[in-house]
Amino acid sequence: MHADRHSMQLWQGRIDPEADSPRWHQRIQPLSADSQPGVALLGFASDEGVRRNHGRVGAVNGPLAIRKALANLAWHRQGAAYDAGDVLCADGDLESAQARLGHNVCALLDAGHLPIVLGGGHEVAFGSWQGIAEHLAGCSSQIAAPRMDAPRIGIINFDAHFDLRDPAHARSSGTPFAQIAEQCAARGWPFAYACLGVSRASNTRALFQRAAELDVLVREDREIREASLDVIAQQLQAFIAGCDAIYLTIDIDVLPACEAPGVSAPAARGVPLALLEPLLESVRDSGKLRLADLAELNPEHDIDSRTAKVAARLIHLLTLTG
Ligand SMILES: N=CN[C@@H](CCC(=O)O)C(=O)O
Ligand SMILES: [Mn+2]
Ligand SMILES: [Mn+2]
Repeated sequence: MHADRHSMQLWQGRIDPEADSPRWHQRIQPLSADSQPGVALLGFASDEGVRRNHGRVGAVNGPLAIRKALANLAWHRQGAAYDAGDVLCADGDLESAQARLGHNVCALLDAGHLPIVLGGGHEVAFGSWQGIAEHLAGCSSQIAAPRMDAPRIGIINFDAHFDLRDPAHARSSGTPFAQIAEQCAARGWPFAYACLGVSRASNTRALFQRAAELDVLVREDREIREASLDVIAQQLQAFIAGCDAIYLTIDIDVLPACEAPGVSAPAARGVPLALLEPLLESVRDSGKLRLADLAELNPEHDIDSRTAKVAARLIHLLTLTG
């Protein structure tokens, strides 16, 4: 069940001579069975879902690129952070990789960590969700998990795309939230999904229709403006208030192509980082965030590691208060 461990040697960066100047590469530790609760980074090295979705592959190397960018960022945390290794997708067997990701995420949650999963294509979401579902259903271990019969797991996705395509055609990076909706229906669990940053130009009428049928909280990219931030943050808080736990998933392609060129499907418009940050802070500070992942970083198409730096900064933001 364990993720593949890699050398901690990749955590390298500047070492400042001044006192009290730590960076991530000087503080992150390998995860061990007796690690105190902290932030746990877990890679999901897969772009099989992107390949099945006819996108530009390369996200398989996302976890490595994010770690390298994060390594040199300044460390401002009080609590611990761990590298929990990578879950690999081998031989195109995405379903088994997602199941392994789920078991690993569940184990991290059972141990009291905040898992942050580093994708990988957005197929990462179906594995991440399996992990929090397994944890909340309390079926994976005897550890004191808060067993719930029908947990209301709020999914907050910042994405230019719904990723609600019909999985009957292919299970891919374009289907994870439809797969989760199917799982919820089969278990009699509520499906609570908010998708922010959606591009009307990049999602068909059928996808908007499916989102409406599933009662998705939708905010389009053009709706997210400086003047609307407070209202949207309030709507998010109302969504969160109705949920037992929050799973946050960030598809880097929600950002404009100039801020995030290294993705499978760059956004012509997008939502700038400066507008995303306050919304992410309100999710982080809600007290219900249990799991986060970052998807779709494709280093092959990055420019000057711009996209990897954005991804690293998002992790920095999500973990700043811990
Ligand atoms: N995860 C990606 N989802 C998008 C990709 C769109 C594209 O490749 O243009 C989708 O399926 O809609
Ligand atoms: Mn997307
Ligand atoms: Mn996506």
